[in-house]
Amino acid sequence: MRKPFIAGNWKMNKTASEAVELVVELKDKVAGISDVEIAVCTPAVDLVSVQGVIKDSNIALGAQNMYWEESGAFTGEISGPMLTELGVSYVIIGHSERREYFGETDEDVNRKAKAAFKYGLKPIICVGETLEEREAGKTEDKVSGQIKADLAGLSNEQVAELVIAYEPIWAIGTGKTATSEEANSVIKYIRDLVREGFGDTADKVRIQYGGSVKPHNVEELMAQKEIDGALVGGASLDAESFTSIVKGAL
Ligand SMILES: O=C[C@H](O)COP(=O)(O)O
Repeated sequence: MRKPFIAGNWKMNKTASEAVELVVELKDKVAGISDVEIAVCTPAVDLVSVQGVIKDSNIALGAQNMYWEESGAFTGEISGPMLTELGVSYVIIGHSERREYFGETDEDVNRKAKAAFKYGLKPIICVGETLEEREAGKTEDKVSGQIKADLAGLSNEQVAELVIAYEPIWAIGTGKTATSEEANSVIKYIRDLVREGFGDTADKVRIQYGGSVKPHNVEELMAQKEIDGALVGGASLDAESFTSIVKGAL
């Protein structure tokens, strides 16, 4: 049985003091919830202050990116050991915004995923198609290429710990959600792909949906057999709405 997992991706929002304000409220609102795993993936500069509030709570800490090298002359980058030492558990890798605006390739995603595991972090690997690809009937081709390349060379034990977020790019921040059936069907396809490469470990991988998840649509999404949680952008920036989403996954 896979435990539902709701993660907030704050993207480039919240200064350190705003971040503390948000998690103080959130921690109180979600206290006592143990049947849903909860994480907040904050900007790197907020990790320390947020961890100060949520350590010893039921909210896990996540980062939004990392570099694959351990240390060295890589100006502006953040390494796995830097995150681990701060108590970070999860790291989003290959978000479509990183792929689109910062030129991340599947090869980069694969290297980062391997580095995440090496340093004790669990990657949340993001995949998904553009509107043009969906309209051209290429959703499965796109996602299949990403999954195969992003997971190449991982062990079964690593894959069992992995989280995948299926985020159709056309649904991110647009208010357009894939219907729950559409999301479920692509997520089932992703699980079958993982099964091809890693056998029954596929039953352990949690696959989230992301793209305009809100309090009003989370229950319908979570009612689908294959959807194990959500990667939430905009609605994670407010404690009330993020809590409603967490509760909708119970
Ligand atoms: O990582 C989160 C996704 O990009 C979804 O963002 P959104 O909930 O604002 O559409």
